[in-house]
Amino acid sequence: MMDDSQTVVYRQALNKTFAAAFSGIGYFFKTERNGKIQAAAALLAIVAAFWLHISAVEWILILFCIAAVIALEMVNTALEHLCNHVHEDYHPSIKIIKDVAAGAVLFASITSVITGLIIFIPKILPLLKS
Ligand SMILES: Nc1ncnc2c1ncn2[C@@H]1O[C@H](COP(=O)(O)OP(=O)(O)OP(=O)(O)O)[C@@H](O)[C@H]1O
Repeated sequence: MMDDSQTVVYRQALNKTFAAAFSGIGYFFKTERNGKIQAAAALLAIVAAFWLHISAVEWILILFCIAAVIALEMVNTALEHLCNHVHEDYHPSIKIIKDVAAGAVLFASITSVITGLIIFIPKILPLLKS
């Protein structure tokens, strides 16, 4: 069992962890061009999802795709900063790290676009015909 002073210390540590994480999220969306583009794309997908009344399972898939792309782009950004900090000059290992991290974002983005097309196209086509 934790006593009162331990609970306060635990709460303070938890608040610091959340503050740091929110600061990272804020930094990403304020300063990173790709973060802004992905936030706009996510917003567009959410508006389309409301407009086209997608099902609960389709919502989960869309939200999962949005989370995957944005979370991977955030990790990519963190790795880019780390690489630039530890080694400013060209290095073959830095190239591999940056290329693989960028590839992860591209992989998730392509899968997300395909998922979006599978969900949205059958709902948009009847609207165009009517
Ligand atoms: N120090 C380095 N050593 C080796 N290759 C590098 C180095 N810096 C960049 N590169 C190569 O250049 C590519 C682009 O790197 P950069 O850091 O400019 O990222 P970026 O793709 O412009 O990122 P973003 O557009 O997300 O800011 C990398 O994927 C890598 O192939």
